[in-house]
Amino acid sequence: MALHIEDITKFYGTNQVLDQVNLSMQDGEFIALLGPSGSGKTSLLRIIAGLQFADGGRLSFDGEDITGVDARLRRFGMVFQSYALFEHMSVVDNVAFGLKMRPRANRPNKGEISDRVRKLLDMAEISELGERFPSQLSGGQRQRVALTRALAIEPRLLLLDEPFSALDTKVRKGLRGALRDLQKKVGIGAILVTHDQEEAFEIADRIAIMADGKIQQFDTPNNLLRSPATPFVSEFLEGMGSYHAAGAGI
Ligand SMILES: Nc1ncnc2c1ncn2[C@@H]1O[C@H](COP(=O)(O)OP(=O)(O)OP(=O)(O)O)[C@@H](O)[C@H]1O
Repeated sequence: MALHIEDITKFYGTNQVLDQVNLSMQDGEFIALLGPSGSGKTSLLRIIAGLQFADGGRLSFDGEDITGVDARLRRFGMVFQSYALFEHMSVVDNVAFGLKMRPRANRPNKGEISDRVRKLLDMAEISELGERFPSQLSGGQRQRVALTRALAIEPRLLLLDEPFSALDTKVRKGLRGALRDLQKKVGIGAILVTHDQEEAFEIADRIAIMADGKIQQFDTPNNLLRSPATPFVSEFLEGMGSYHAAGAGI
């Protein structure tokens, strides 16, 4: 079991936003946290990232308790909606940044960094953009670079918070396949926060439906549609039945 989340609870003041959340994901699995606004998706992802700490419960990764471990030491890659690239650096330098910043003892040499960056750009199908600066990229290309940059440090897990929500529908759809392909090629687990049902259903192996700080159901797209566990899930996914019937890959 790669990531194991046990009884995670979080309050902001007296407002409880996560209520004993439990979830376990397998190595290399792609999961989505899907739910309406305010259901606690981002709070849970930030706790997994180590950017915030829970008030109760435990997190472990590959058997190691990481509940109190600093974000930088978790070695998780992150991509957010507003992920800022370094505007004064080329795409190649942006992607190489995390490797160049490593302590000397475990920093690859220049040739190795350059090889790794080229290989990643190739996998993300943005090799031709290597010498460009962020201002010379479209929104979709910027997010591909952000994704590639997050993967360059060889993270143990990839965390994505609405990475495509600022992009228009057509670009978003194109990026879903790219994200999924890249994640499978690299072979690491990923957690995607989204409120876009179609996005979750197209990308994820399993989806955790969240409402009111709780996971209502955690299952494969097919099972969620076939046997919704609660009236909330059934109502929330209303409309996805036709998506299923259209044979949209699930
Ligand atoms: N720093 C904070 N201080 C106080 N309350 C917060 C804070 N961050 C989030 N909240 C509240 O916690 C609840 C859950 O927020 P969270 O961002 O986790 O939900 P979400 O499901 O990701 O929502 P969205 O889809 O709108 O981003 C909301 O009611 C929100 O207003």
